[in-house]
Amino acid sequence: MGKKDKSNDKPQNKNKFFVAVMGAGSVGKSALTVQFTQGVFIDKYDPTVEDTYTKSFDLDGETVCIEVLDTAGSEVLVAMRELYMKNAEGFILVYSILVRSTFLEIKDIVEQLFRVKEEEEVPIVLVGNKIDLDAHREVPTNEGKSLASSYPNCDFWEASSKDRINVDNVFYSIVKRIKEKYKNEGTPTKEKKEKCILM
Ligand SMILES: Nc1nc2c(ncn2[C@@H]2O[C@H](COP(=O)(O)OP(=O)(O)OP(=O)(O)O)[C@@H](O)[C@H]2O)c(=O)[nH]1
Repeated sequence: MGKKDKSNDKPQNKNKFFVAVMGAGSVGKSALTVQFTQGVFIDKYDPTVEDTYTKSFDLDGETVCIEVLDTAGSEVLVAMRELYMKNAEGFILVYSILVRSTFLEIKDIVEQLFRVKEEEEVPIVLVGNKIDLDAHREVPTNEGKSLASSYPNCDFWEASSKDRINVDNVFYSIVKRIKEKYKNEGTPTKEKKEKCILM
């Protein structure tokens, strides 16, 4: 609370949000992002380096704009994560319900996230993707649910980028979570950051 400046920025007036999508390779981060922003499913696997997408939509009677950074899952590029973590306001953390190791990787990402952010509360939406392939599931729903409930300000959805199941809900939820945080704490301002550097 002490780190935030409530005086200059009115959270209720903020309508642009910056979100990073993270998770292991091939879990469907790009497919989820592109399904939400462009309404199509990408069938072909093409490892991401870094892509940004924007979309405006109505949420609870107001127009919000979301900028989504689709990050790389490959090990080589995980060093970039820290930078993304510093900059983004909310995080969509994706695993594949078909691959347990991708679920286990979420815990490492969250650990790093809290270390980098140095905040008690970070807006997160945890996503178990590829539920259209439920017959091959390795991660039960209740494990995802219970991991999400162990973090403050974290929602959980199981989704399918392919069949567009819960895709909108994932992105609506992250905006709601960010707004919730700002409602409680106030938005950080540039002035506040500069003051911190001078001190
Ligand atoms: N059946 C099914 N396949 C999916 C789903 N989401 C993604 N895929 C497929 O999984 C593969 C990997 O998807 P991507 O979206 O490229 O995965 P990514 O997490 O962005 O991968 P990186 O760029 O390596 O980090 C692609 O072949 C997608 O078509 C889904 O919900 N269901």
